[in-house]
Amino acid sequence: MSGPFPINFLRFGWIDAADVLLVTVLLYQLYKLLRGSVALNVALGLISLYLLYLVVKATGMELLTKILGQFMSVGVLASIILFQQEIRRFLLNVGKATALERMRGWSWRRPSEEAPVAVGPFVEAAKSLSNKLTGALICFSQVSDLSTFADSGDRLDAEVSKRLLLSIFNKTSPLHDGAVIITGGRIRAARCILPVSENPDVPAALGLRHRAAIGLSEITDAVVLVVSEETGAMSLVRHGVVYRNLPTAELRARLNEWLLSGLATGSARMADQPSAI
Ligand SMILES: Nc1ncnc2c1ncn2[C@@H]1O[C@H](COP(=O)(O)OP(=O)(O)OP(=O)(O)O)[C@@H](O)[C@H]1O
Repeated sequence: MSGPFPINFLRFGWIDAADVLLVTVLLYQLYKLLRGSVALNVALGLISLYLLYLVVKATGMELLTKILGQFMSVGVLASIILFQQEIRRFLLNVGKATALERMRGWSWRRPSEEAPVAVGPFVEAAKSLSNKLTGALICFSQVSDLSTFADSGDRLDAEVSKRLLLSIFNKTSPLHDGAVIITGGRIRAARCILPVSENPDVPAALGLRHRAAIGLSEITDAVVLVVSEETGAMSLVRHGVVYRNLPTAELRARLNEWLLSGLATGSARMADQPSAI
């Protein structure tokens, strides 16, 4: 310990203050990351067990200390397995926050991703699909690499056009099932399989298509456009948040804002749109 603030028997210095502050920030970030998911309950369970372990150890209950100690020793490995998705999301957020990432436009950004995305064809196609009650799932890649998901479908590498998007999602098309992935302003792949969200707070009214959109946005920074087959509602999903039932103008504005700004920032769980989860 160092520094000039003696609190009775404790000496509390700048380093200790910084230490406490950093731990607080870390715990708050962890809470924000886990909030609304089952992982929060699991984390609380693990923390309770750890506190119990500290208490029994301090009181000298040897048998219980040994049993809990065994549990704690595999705890780190178990946590990594249990929190795979959250850890990935956390690291993605840390990566996005770095100065290097903010400068990505000048340096190591892939050339194919430099092309700005013209949102017009997507908005027009979504409107048309919505009117015909045809479902659609379109993922716009940002910084996260979506190639794993693109590889699960059929590679296209085609220029974006309203007509092509309508053809892909036409119910009789062999490509209509699954998601389309857009990278660098081109249609990279169709029929892609996305990870389905396990968030228990997703309203039951949302089907697998929306759950898949949420799932992808939870582990990557992709923006996902969904057209519901049931209601024709157009929604956008970003950072695990669904912005449901968007009118055309708002869909266009949000896509423009999020895609043309390059980096979708922030990770708020609450959306400023009615019906968001
Ligand atoms: N994991 C997934 N990855 C990609 N696409 C998916 C996935 N799960 C479902 N889909 C797409 O969603 C389509 C419809 O799924 P489902 O019938 O469960 O949803 P729905 O009830 O119509 O959903 P919604 O109301 O969300 O449109 C599937 O045919 C498929 O094209």
